[in-house]
Amino acid sequence: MQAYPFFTWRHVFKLDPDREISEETLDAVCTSGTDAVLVGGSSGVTFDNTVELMSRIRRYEVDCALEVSGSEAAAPGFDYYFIPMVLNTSQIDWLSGKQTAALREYGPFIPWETTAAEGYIILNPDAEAARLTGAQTGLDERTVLAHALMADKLMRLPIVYLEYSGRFGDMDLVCKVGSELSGARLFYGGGIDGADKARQAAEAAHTVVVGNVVYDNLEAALQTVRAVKDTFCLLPSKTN
Ligand SMILES: CC(C)=CCC/C(C)=C/CC/C(C)=C/CC/C(C)=C/CC/C(C)=C/CC/C(C)=C/CC/C(C)=C/COP(=O)(O)OP(=O)(O)O
Ligand SMILES: O=P(O)(O)OC[C@@H](O)CO
Ligand SMILES: [Mg+2]
Repeated sequence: MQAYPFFTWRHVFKLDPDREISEETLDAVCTSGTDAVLVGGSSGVTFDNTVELMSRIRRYEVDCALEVSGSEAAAPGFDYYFIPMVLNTSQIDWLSGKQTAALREYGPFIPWETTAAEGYIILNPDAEAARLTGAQTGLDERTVLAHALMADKLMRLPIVYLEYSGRFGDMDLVCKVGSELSGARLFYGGGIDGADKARQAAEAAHTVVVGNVVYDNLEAALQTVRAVKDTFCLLPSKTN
């Protein structure tokens, strides 16, 4: 597996183009010491609000990636592009159908060196992304592990993303998934509302994604950066 530059990321803030963010908050996020700002959301994402947020983040040195949730939002100018593929849905459109349609349109323009697929396993039934994609969230441990093995060992995706957006997940399960991966980097996101949960997630996953708390409690959000960076990850390193 190629060592992508983002394999060193431990902490990431996810900002939603469909939500307002003040200059002060954006400044605090971009200068927080986070490894990257990931732009993405599951609804209301347009070309215009994506470009607007990107151009504001671009004033800072922090890495800036786009998680492409719809072909209309694919905008040039990001450091990296992440393409979600939902593994735990029976609706093939969300696994590969929409992505294939987008490749028909954008194929020749895609910066492949900086574009990577994410194998999404969505586990919070109340998340907008779960509803949208018809994700089968009530999975037992063996089935979650099987989805992760599919992504890592058969599809050889560079990222497995355990997504609990809006709710803190089962860290034992996250750690078990991470221990089974040999090539993919494990991203965890969902319900991190401060330093304590950030530390737990940082033990169990290679990369910790922090989203909604930026909008709800900026101070607590900022504390997650140090918490993640000071925590030893129990999983094997993916940086080499
Ligand atoms: C030069 C140029 C134009 C460059 C760009 C080229 C490029 C890289 C093009 C991309 C081509 C491509 C293959 C695009 C794919 C498009 C596509 C339709 C993908 C489908 C993605 C997908 C499965 C979406 C479903 C929803 C989902 C999983 C979104 C991921 C993000 C997420 C879960 C955010 C959380 O959302 P949020 O709103 O915050 O949720 P809460 O309310 O719970 O907080
Ligand atoms: O917004 P939260 O719950 O922090 O989740 C982060 C991220 O995984 C969302 O895609
Ligand atoms: Mg969100």
